[in-house]
Amino acid sequence: MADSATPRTADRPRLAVAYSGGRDSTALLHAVAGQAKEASIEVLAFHIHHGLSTHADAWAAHSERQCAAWGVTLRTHRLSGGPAVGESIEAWAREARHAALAELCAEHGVDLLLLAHHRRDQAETLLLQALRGAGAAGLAAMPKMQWRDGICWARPWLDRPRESIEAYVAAHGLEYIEDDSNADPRFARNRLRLAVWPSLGEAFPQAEAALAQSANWAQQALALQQEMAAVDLAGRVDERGLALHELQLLSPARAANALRAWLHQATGQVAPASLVQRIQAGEGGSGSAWPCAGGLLRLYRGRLSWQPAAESPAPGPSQMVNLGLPGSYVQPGWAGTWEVAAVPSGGVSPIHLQDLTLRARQGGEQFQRARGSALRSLKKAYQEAGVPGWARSGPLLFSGAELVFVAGLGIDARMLAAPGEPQLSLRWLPVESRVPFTDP
Ligand SMILES: Nc1ncnc2c1ncn2[C@@H]1O[C@H](COP(=O)(O)OP(=O)(O)OP(=O)(O)O)[C@@H](O)[C@H]1O
Repeated sequence: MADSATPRTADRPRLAVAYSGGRDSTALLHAVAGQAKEASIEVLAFHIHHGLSTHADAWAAHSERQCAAWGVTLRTHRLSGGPAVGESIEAWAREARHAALAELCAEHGVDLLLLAHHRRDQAETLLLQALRGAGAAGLAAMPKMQWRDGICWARPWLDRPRESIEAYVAAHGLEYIEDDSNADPRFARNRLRLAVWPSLGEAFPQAEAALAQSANWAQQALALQQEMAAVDLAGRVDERGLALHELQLLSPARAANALRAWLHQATGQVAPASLVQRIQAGEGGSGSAWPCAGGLLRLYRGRLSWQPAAESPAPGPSQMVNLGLPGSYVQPGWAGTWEVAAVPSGGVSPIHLQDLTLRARQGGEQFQRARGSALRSLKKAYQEAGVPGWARSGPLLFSGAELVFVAGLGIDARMLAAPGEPQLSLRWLPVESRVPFTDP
């Protein structure tokens, strides 16, 4: 846990340096602390104690001594827990460290956090990503500045060669800790540093600068991809999901780019390349479903939608409800909420929204989609409206024997109030469904 919040010195701008006690962040903290004094900026140092090494306590103690000597306030955060079985230690440590640094920033009112990555780190990151077969997002490596949750994560030395930092440390006689895990060949970055980089640097003296420049180009390519995806997805996504069939009008590269971007937005995760290929190849056709990001991706009538597994709707119990007043009504047992609002037209008289019976389909129900249109079986009405089979288990509302409302279809036209009468609209919102089947 972190120490208590640091009281702000009146009106002095404040920033923090992510300080591991290693060579690079020692140099950065030294340089920043010196310059900040002149500029009257308050500098904090944030140290994350991963609890992974037997030396972690000694590193924290070293960081404390160093900061005390420089008059810098140090805040140490001890991580609890560890990687799950099969999880990479590196990935766990990175994620937990980032979360802890973000927490420290929020706790201490810091919105500028400096990290000591330099040009060699950037070149290594690009190489490691390339060796995993990454696309532009991976090859873009690390951005110089990035805003996340109100905090600017900045890497002021990202363009600096590693040698210049070594020279700075030597010139100022700075003491720093050596992390023994840097020699552990289980970690890909260490193998690259120890076994590959010396020969690479010898054979290609410009490798560091050239690879870092490639990362810059990849950042530009990534920005273009993102802009293109926003253009290509505009008007092709609604509450029923992504109109996949419309993406086929685009070139294959643009369609794949838009599809990847939509999958990322919908699921919060990067989709595997093989899945994107299978979807694009039209594998399975309409009605297909693929497990994806802890949920299910479904294709129905050319529309792709995704739902987290736990949130797949299952019919709840029959019960009585009153929806005669505007408002939001959480529906117990049905994982959803009713939204009722006063409207000038297209609603139901409030009288018909009292003492409603709420239940699942039983079969034999008939529905009228619009005034004057034919009465249809519910199955036909769902088909006509393009509601996929898996989204047909939402609740039905009855006033006595009259069907008032069907989730996914809306109000039965026979129950619509006459223009000018007081009336209420109804919407059914499934809980946290990422692709909600609201009513037209
Ligand atoms: N334990 C930590 N506590 C706080 N910040 C850290 C920690 N580990 C890494 N960082 C930040 O992330 C940057 C990059 O991490 P990396 O693992 O490459 O650094 P390091 O080799 O541990 O240390 P350094 O970069 O200081 O030599 C560091 O320069 C530092 O700003």
